[in-house]
Amino acid sequence: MFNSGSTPPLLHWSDVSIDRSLNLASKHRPFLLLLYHLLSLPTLKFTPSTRSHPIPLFTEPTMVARPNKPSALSATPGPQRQAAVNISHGNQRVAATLPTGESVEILLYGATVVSWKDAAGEEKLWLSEKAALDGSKAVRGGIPLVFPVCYAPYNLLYLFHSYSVSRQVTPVANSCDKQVFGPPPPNHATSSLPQHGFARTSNWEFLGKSTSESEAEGGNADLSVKLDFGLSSAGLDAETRKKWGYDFNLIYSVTLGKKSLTTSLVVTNDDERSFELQVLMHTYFRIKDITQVSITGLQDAEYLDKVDNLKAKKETSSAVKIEGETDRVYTPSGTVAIQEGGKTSFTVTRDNLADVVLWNPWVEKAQGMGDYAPKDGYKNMVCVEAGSVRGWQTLEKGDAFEGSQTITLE
Ligand SMILES: O=P(O)(O)OC[C@H]1O[C@H](O)[C@H](O)[C@@H](O)[C@@H]1O
Repeated sequence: MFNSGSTPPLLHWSDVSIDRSLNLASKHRPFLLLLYHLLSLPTLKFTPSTRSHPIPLFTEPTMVARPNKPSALSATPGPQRQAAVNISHGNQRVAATLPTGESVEILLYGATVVSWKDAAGEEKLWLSEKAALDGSKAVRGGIPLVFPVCYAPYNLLYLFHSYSVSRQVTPVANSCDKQVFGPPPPNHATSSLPQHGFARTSNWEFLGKSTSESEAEGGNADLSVKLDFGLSSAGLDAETRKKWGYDFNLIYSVTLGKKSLTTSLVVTNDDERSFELQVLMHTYFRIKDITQVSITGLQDAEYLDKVDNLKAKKETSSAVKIEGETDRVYTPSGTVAIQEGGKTSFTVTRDNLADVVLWNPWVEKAQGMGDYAPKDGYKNMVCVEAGSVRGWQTLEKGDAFEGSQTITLE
């Protein structure tokens, strides 16, 4: 019933006392079971935000759910139930582990996924050794969530280019105009926001979790767990609210499955006015050796090369190698994959996220980032970032935008 080696769940006192009385007086079992049903109903609720333990451990409600309880007590054991998902919520982070061993960890700060491990416990995301995990700045590594604007004003030429062309063109929702990737036009609603917006530096709320089972080979069911996080305009700090005054609601869901991780964002416009947005799931993939890595699925895609004066280019290679600073915004039509030594390590499928940023800072840029460690960490990471960053998604009053990525392990 429990994961071996895991801390047993905290059961309510009534579970314990009724279990004992059932053992002592089995002849009264039917009556006691009925009593148990009646008494235990209101005690099974669990509200994470009201727990006082610093790192409370709680488990799937199904572990103590009433319909399962009597079979656990019957003389002949029933069919073996699949172990439950373990979730901890506390210390400003939420962690979940599947019975098969996969795990994920998310900071409430930025709803940043900071760890994703496979069944063997091998980490799949790169996280800088100097990443700030205390909420003082955006996390360098994992999956920072970029919203409502993605830009990086890293050189004067870039700023000048961006500014001069933006004056001539009105941004068009989801267009492929290079002038709308980068710093927004000076009069744009997002122009006073920090680089990459505020989602990655805001404190999110954990909304709860749900689990589902899917049919797997051999008749066993595969469990997956979805963790939901929320951020709304009311949850922003006053300074950010002043810079971007729209009423909005974000729900970010992180779903851990066997060999997969899905991140999905729903943005709702609760304002009277329409607003424009960009989204980017800035995934830092951990790889063993950058010289052995190639990215597939980009051939024939248009891209903007940010390290070559924002030139618009078309990818000719079927397997793109990273051999120097790389910062490109692709618009590929299908699945993108990361290969190591010719073998696929990760595939990234996207839903309603048209763009993919490919980024590796390489030697000099890594040197220049204070929170980047070790300095040769660029050899062990590559960012393949699913997003909608070329142009703007316009969201009318009451409308919602949804975009997601699914990363699959081979
Ligand atoms: O340093 P950050 O704000 O986290 O940005 C890190 C990188 O993010 C994206 O990949 C951009 O395309 C890069 O230009 C930027 O350098």
